Amino acid sequence: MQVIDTEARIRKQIAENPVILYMKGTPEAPECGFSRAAVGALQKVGKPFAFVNVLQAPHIREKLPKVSQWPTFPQLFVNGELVGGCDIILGMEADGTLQPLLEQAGSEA
Ligand SMILES: N[C@@H](CCC(=O)N[C@@H](CS)C(=O)NCC(=O)O)C(=O)O
Ligand code: FES
Repeated sequence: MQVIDTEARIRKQIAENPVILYMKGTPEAPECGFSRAAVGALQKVGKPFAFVNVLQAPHIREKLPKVSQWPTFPQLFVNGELVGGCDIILGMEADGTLQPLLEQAGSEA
């Protein structure tokens, strides 16, 4: 029961938020360096993003890796699709692909 509810909750969050970061802590107070680095890259772009603090959501922390097939946090989703974790986010920041991805998020085109 809980498993189904949690998966449905995750899918709803991902569907309803064009940019959503599953992280440890909050953007204001990250509780892990990987999450802090991911937040920093997103904030530099400046596009608003939703977040879920998985340290406050143990069922999501347990279930999301099975849903997304990605084992760790942070996890960034854009337009309903997994982008990746900290390494991928920082790589995209470095090669200039993060900004355009985030800027088109939520717009049909
Ligand atoms: N190389 C990873 C680093 C992230 C990572 O290793 N996260 C670990 C430690 S914060 C994690 O989420 N472990 C599973 C867990 O804590 O639930 C990335 O690119 O995101
Ligand atoms: S909480 Fe220890 S590495 Fe992220």
